[in-house]
Amino acid sequence: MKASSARITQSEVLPLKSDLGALANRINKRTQTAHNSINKLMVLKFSLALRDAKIYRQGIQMYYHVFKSIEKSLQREMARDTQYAEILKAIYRPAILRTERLHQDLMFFYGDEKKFATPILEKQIEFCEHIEKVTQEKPYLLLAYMHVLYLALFAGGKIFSSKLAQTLGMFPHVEGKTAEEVMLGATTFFKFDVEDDESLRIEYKRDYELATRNSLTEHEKQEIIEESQYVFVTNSECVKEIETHNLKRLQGKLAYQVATKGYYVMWVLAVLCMMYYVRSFI
Ligand code: HEM
Repeated sequence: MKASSARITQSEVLPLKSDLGALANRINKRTQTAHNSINKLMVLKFSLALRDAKIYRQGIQMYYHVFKSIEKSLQREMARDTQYAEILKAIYRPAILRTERLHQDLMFFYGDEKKFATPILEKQIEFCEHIEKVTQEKPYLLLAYMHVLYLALFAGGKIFSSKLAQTLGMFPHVEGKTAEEVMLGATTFFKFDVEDDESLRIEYKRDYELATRNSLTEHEKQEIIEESQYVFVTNSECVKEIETHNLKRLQGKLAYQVATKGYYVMWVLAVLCMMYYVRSFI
């Protein structure tokens, strides 16, 4: 098993932050601005999501579809007999997989798989289709997703996870379970089935560096860096799309209320006007 709780010596920590040639560092540098802006966006939206379970579940539903597409593509490529399969297999470990966990979390909120089985928002559909198509043509682009989306869970993900743990009221009531048990069962997206997350993160980063250092061309690395930028930008767009969708639904509901209940409102107003008119004669 690759992930363990064994202590990792400083010499085993790869790549060094100062290693400008390491693919992971190059991705981080290129996406620094995008990371800062998604960071601000997510802090804002996450605080809203913590007050409204509907928004939270829409968020994890989006990640469910994205991780499902990545992991489906990853399994497809690792099963092939190619040089890229070797690279992917050297980095991959089952502990990183997110699809099943997100599925479990979503079942707590929706209770029925049919309610979240397929993405319905345009940008999400486009993102998932893009992942599956582009990685079929260029399997090495999976390395962009393996860096950006999985490592995000160890930093930003940890922050979200601790905030969620303080918001027990947001989780659905489940017969026979305490609020804390429900919270633990519904937030498995942020947890790894290993003794020590930090060892997993360090080993994952080290294997990523060793597997990508000499086995990709400069052109392939450039493409991975550009794809990483795309991942950040599209992730932000998907988050904003959820907000726009909710706003449209709210506006739709308001318009509906006015259309259906407007008749009664008019009546009340008419009666009030009449009363006012009559009083002015008394
Ligand atoms: C509130 C939202 C977020 C916060 C507060 C946050 C915070 C952080 C922090 C503190 C680091 C560590 C920086 C370092 O070690 O030098 C980090 C790294 C990183 N984050 Fe985020 N992040 C957030 C959202 C995201 C999202 C949405 C993504 C992906 C789309 C992402 C992708 C990454 C990546 C790829 C790294 C580099 C990991 C590495 O090289 O070890 N982050 N983030």
